[in-house]
Amino acid sequence: MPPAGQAPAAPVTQSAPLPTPSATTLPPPAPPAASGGLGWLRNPFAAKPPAPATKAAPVAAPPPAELPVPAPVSTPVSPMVAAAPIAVAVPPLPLAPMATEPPPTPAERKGWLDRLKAGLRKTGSSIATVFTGTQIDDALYEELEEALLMADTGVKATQHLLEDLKRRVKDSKTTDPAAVKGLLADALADLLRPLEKALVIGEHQPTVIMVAGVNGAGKTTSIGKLTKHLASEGASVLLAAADTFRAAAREQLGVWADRNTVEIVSQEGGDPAAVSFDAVTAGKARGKDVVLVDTAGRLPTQLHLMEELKKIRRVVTKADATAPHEVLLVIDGNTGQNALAQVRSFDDALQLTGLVVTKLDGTAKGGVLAAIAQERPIPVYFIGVGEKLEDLETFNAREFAQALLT
Ligand SMILES: Nc1nc2c(ncn2[C@@H]2O[C@H](COP(=O)(O)OP(=O)(O)OP(=O)(O)O)[C@@H](O)[C@H]2O)c(=O)[nH]1
Repeated sequence: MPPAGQAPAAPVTQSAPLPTPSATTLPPPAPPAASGGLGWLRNPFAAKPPAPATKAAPVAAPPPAELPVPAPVSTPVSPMVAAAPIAVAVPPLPLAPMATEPPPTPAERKGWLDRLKAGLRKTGSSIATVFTGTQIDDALYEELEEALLMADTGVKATQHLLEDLKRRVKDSKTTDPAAVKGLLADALADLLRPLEKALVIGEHQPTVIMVAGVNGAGKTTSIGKLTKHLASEGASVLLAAADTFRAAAREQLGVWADRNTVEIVSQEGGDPAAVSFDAVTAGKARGKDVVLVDTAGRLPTQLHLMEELKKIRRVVTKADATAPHEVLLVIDGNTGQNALAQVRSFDDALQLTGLVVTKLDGTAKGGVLAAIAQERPIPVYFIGVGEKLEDLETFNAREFAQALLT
């Protein structure tokens, strides 16, 4: 692999079929999502005028013959923003107690809540059985401690929740174990709330999002879903297949690109940093709204591969001094405490800005979100409860706590 300063230019390919063979015509914006759609699409993105075709560059991205790139490339691009930034998330909810009636939700959000609830059943049921007795005593708290630990909540978050719960029980003077479950949901929602944050698109053009994670965590699937949602809202997206190692990964991303008529920068067996550089450069030249960089899966213990990730990050910054604007880690919710270890390692290496937690469907380890909130509170932008498009949604602390404990 050549050093960063001599990264070869990656040939830029477009996913076929595109409306024209060149990038001079951007794909027509997909129709806006149905009104009242997913919560994170409640934003004015569709109102944004499509990017002007005149900004588009030739298909081949400017080759990074020598890195670092000259000064003009590193000019901050925020003044180019045509529309107000959009927050790709539901607004934070007020700190109302969980036990009260939640605010009405649109039908779609309700459907999502049902799926989330079903997905978290395995984690929630063992915790819920703790509250089926008749007394609030030490035995209840001991059982709860065990159930929380079994759900991979971790020692610190479990201790925090128990202390917080005991205080709430004392304050409320309740004697009903069933009511304690509601108080636990309140405590959990408060613990998780710092993880709620909106993914903002539109402050930069393009918004460059780098995505990392261990093998099979759900990176490519999540990127595909995110692309679909963004494209449906009229955002122009460019995908960078920086997993140059695994052909199937490139193909998988290519399928998502085709489905959404978005462009893809891809190269077989090349330098992932060079592909990322080309994609960001092309994204800037073509006035794209979002560049999503899919990286190959790797374990935090594979130090050379972690170095490769750091290099991708550095080289992306050379293509755009303000980028990457988001560095996301995709974690598999089934892996529990191991996912927390991944968060720590990838954060140390890459300074993560957000998480996507997948496969919360059917996991008995959903407590890991509490562990993350307690020990490495990095925002959770999205959670996934299945392989379908609608199974990826924004994270909401109250919804999560409610789904887990009702
Ligand atoms: N049940 C379930 N499966 C999921 C979810 N998200 C992704 N998957 C599945 O997990 C598998 C791996 O997903 P990928 O997107 O290929 O994972 P990746 O991280 O890109 O994998 P590598 O490229 O090997 O690193 C696929 O079969 C997905 O359909 C989810 O939320 N729930």
